[in-house]
Amino acid sequence: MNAKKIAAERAVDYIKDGMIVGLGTGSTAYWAIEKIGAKVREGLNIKAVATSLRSEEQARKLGIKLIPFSEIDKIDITIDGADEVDQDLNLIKGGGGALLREKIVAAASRQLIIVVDESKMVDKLGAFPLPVEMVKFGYEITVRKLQSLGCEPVLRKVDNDTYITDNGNFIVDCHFKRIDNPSELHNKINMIPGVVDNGLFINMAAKVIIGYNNGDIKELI
Ligand SMILES: O=C[C@H](O)[C@H](O)[C@H](O)COP(=O)(O)O
Repeated sequence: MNAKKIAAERAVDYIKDGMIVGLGTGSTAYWAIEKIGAKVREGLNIKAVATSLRSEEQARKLGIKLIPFSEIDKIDITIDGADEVDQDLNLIKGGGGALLREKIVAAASRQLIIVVDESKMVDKLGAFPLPVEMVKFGYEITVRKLQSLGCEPVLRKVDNDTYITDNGNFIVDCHFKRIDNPSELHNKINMIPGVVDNGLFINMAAKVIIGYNNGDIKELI
């Protein structure tokens, strides 16, 4: 059983005709976008905003109507994945590098539905390295400031090249191992000049849908 797929497809049940929908990024959100595409082919009438160039491309191929932010005030529902989810529904996101657009879209959404497989549920955030998006200028010093917050920062690379986000920035993956106060850490990181945003999503998820390998689905609100 594909636990990511069943969670993602359940979330799509919440999308109704006429809604503006935020499309997440990653291997779980992928299944939600596929399902939305299938429903659009069957006549569902929605407009969408994508959180990455990858998801935008997928949506375009499926015939999902995409609109720019200039044409909307609010997004009704966003369906997105996560790298870790704690018991308070706080999240680490950005494993796929899309955290900044994801956070902008999430903050503009009436409802953020997170779709994950069971492996993403944790008691404490932090085993997954926290992605931090930063501008290139002066990044060496920005990284040292991050390190002083108690993590081991690693500049993200793909093959041998430095990873560049859809926004033209770097990502540094911060190995904290355990994050005791996610809200405080979120604010401290975002206070560092050069940091654009970090992958902690605090009090943003309205609902988390968990898919289990045995086919079960659980919803947390
Ligand atoms: O930047 C990527 C996103 O935050 C993803 O939603 C997150 O990394 C989870 O991805 P996946 O569903 O592939 O595990």
